Amino acid sequence: MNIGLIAHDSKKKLMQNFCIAYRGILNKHELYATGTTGRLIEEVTNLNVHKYLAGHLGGQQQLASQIEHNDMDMVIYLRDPLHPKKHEPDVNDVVRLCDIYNIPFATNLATAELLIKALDRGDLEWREVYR
Ligand SMILES: O=C(CO)COP(=O)(O)O
Repeated sequence: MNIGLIAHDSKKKLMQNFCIAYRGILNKHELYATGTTGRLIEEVTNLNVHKYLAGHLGGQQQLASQIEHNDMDMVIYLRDPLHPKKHEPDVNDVVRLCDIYNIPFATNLATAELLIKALDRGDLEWREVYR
């Protein structure tokens, strides 16, 4: 499965810890991330991440384009709902595309954990049929 990973700056540490905790599941899948998020994940895990440009330099659009091609099976976007930085792209473009293609999407740790466990159980295998 193809998994998209994006984190606003204040959530990057959380994303790193999430990837450390679930690396045993994540390493069975293809990981795609915006540039900085992907680099930070690779720094603390031995996971291989396909890295797009930095989010604010077009990386988020690159990842969105992969969703638009219905080539993403799950997206975890840890966003900062309280103090997003000015340069940080809006989450809504990605939300909209995930809704169009019916892609499981998490914006917080609780949902991300539910999705990753579901992925490991095989609950998302229907994506291979309908992709
Ligand atoms: O686009 C993003 C959300 O702000 C994140 O991009 P980076 O991972 O490159 O920081």
